[in-house]
Amino acid sequence: MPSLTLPQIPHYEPAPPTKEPLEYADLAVIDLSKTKTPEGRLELAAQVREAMTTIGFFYVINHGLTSAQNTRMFDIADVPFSQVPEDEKKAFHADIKGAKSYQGYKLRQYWHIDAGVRDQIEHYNLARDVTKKQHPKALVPLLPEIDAFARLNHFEILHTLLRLFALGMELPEDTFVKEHNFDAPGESYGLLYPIFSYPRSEDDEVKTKNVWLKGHTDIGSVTILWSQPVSALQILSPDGKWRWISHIENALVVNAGDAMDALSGGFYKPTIHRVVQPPPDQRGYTRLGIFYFAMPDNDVKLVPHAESPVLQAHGIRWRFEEANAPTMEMWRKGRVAAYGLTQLTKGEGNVEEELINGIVLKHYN
Ligand SMILES: O=C(O)CCC(=O)C(=O)O
Ligand SMILES: [Fe+2]
Repeated sequence: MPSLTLPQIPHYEPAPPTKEPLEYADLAVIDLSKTKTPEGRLELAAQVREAMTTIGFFYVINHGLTSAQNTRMFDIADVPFSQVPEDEKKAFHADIKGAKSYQGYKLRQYWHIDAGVRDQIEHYNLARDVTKKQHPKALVPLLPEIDAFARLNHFEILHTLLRLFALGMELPEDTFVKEHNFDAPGESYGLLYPIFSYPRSEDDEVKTKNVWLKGHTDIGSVTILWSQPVSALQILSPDGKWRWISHIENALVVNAGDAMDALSGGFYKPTIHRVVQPPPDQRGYTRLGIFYFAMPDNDVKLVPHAESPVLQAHGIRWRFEEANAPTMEMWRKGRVAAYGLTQLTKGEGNVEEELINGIVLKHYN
């Protein structure tokens, strides 16, 4: 991080952590400082593999950002929402339908959630190469810090995790790293991907049964979420129960998405998760998140690394038929363009379905 005089911006004060007795998921904590030695990496690879083949979510600590830098990043993440006038936000809106891209703003009310209720979630998504696009005026002085943060997310965190994922399948350590290049074309949509949720009306809460974002799996390979105190994220546990994710100061919450499911032949499962109304003592607060939704490069075909001895022993599950397997670009564009807009059809039980590029995508209630 640049350490000379930093541009002055307002401080974002998040809600205090909840005191409600919520039922939390019990997740492993991966200490990334142990990756400096080959023995440490093997130990962590086993831990990650255990987490990713059971619950599918884990925490990461000692990732390289100090507490003070973390606070600063949340202050920066708030700028696109609190310091940019509405008309400038509109001018920087993402071309979601046309370019099938989230880069720029997704303003509120774009997605249909349920029963005629639209979302109250605003995004400002920047590509990891912050120089590729223009940004609102208030963000320009902050780009050097955002750039450093993007590189930390990509090289220090994502690549380190991808090495552990490869080791867990007894693949060469750089197998997945080679499919996630910083400079390759591809959206890896979002480096700093702040998501800002506004409190909703009671009427919206009732109509949607308190669901802000329905159960889903993520599009990409690895989702890195910078832990924040407003409880709302829940994961579907292997026993079929929704459990809350608890907040750990300056930790990451990590999970795999559809692309990793495909590349790993079903070994690393994309866990279903959703966002619901926060507990009573956190209602009325805004909720600011920072994400790095990593995706393989555009041209990576979403087929299993069948050469993995672990996969050969476990059995390979093909997410897509080999002949029809999409590239990451096709999968991303199909999902981004359709999400929250297409009419869902009723599947089994509480599942709703939509068809994207000939592939059924499920939404879980
Ligand atoms: O807001 C959250 O905590 C999770 C959001 C999420 O799952 C997503 O945007 O894919
Ligand atoms: Fe998600």
